[in-house]
Amino acid sequence: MDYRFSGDGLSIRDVGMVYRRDDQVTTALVGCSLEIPVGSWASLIGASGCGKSTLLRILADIVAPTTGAARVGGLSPSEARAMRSFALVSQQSTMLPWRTILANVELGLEVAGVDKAERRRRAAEAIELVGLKGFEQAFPAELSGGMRQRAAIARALTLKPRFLLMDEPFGALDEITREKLNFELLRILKETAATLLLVTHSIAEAIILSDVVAVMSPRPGRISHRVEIGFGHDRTAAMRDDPRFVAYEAELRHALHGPPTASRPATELSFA
Ligand SMILES: Nc1ncnc2c1ncn2[C@@H]1O[C@H](COP(=O)(O)OP(=O)(O)OP(=O)(O)O)[C@@H](O)[C@H]1O
Repeated sequence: MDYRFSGDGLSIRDVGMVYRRDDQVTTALVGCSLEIPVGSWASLIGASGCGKSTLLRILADIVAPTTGAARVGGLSPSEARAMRSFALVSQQSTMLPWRTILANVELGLEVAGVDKAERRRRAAEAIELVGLKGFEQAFPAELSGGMRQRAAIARALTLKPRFLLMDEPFGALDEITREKLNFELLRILKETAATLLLVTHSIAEAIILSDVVAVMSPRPGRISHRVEIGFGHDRTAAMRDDPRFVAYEAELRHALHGPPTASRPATELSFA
């Protein structure tokens, strides 16, 4: 089928994904479509196993969809990878333990063949952007989990990607560090004008970091709801106290779990 794509953002059209391993067949995604305009921020939320990571991995050219197609900045995922248009940051972003933070952050540039002076300059800039200045010579084991994730984000930013694909980047962090990094990420997104697609299990994180939250139904995953978050791009921690924030939270819980019942008030619902 010929898929005609408009726009230069992230685009998923009618994507289906069937995994086959030995004689086990898993239908992970059916008929998923999503458009994320350039410069906007989107999140994917949904129950465990509904295919969020699979969608991200399709855009990142790690797996190919069984049906449908994806575009990153108007290019196929493999073309976009060759152009280094996107960067992927995941929960367990690996740092090489024998390299300093500076050397780890430089890694992507090194692989891309960027010369040493330019590597140093861009790595130092990214390290400053994520608030790790002063820790250039530290080794990963000497940093906290939050600082290592900042370093992973810095490494992703050195290649100046137009698209940031983030798979639960703060999932392993405590609540306080996580919220702090949410707002640091907002600042970075504004400074770099990157387009974001974030996979998260946290409804609050999705609201804080998104213009639109796409809710996926349980496996086989499809996009069941889209909730537009009307906060604009000037966001502060005070947004959590805004009545609209509470309303978005309720709407997203409802989309995930159905209406609250007397025995399961909305405030006690959680999802994983
Ligand atoms: N490489 C693979 N081979 C076979 N099945 C897979 C593979 N990767 C994912 N799956 C299956 O596809 C479905 C979707 O997985 P995926 O990791 O995309 O979901 P997810 O929503 O990101 O889950 P979680 O929130 O738990 O990370 C799951 O049933 C999973 O077991």
